[in-house]
Amino acid sequence: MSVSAAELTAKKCTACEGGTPPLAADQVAAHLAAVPGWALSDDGKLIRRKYKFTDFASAMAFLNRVADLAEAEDHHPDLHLTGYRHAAVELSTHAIGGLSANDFIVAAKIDALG
Ligand SMILES: C[C@H](O)[C@H](O)[C@H]1CNC2=NC(N)=NC(=O)C2=N1
Repeated sequence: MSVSAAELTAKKCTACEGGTPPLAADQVAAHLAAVPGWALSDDGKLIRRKYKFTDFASAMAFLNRVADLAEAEDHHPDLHLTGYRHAAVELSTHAIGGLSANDFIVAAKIDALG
């Protein structure tokens, strides 16, 4: 199974119901390869990317763009301002307590924000 960033950015998040199983480890690995800036948490339940900006305003502007994207996709990351110009974005699918394709779609779209 191979997944590309272009495939992910072409998709739209779909509503995730509680009954949907999280992606299996091999599916997570295939999706992760398409978004190389992102790291899998130790428990395998979320992906995370850290960012450093030139200043506070740039960090906040980025987080607000991610917030707009999250609303458009109806899939919401945890957004952290981890210092005055540092941010972290964590993606997981709350409804299933793990990772779904939605997390990787949003990760790829964040990467495409530029
Ligand atoms: C109804 C709506 O689609 C759900 O509540 C969405 C909203 N955003 C979400 N975001 C994330 N990260 N996980 C979810 O399970 C989730 N559920």
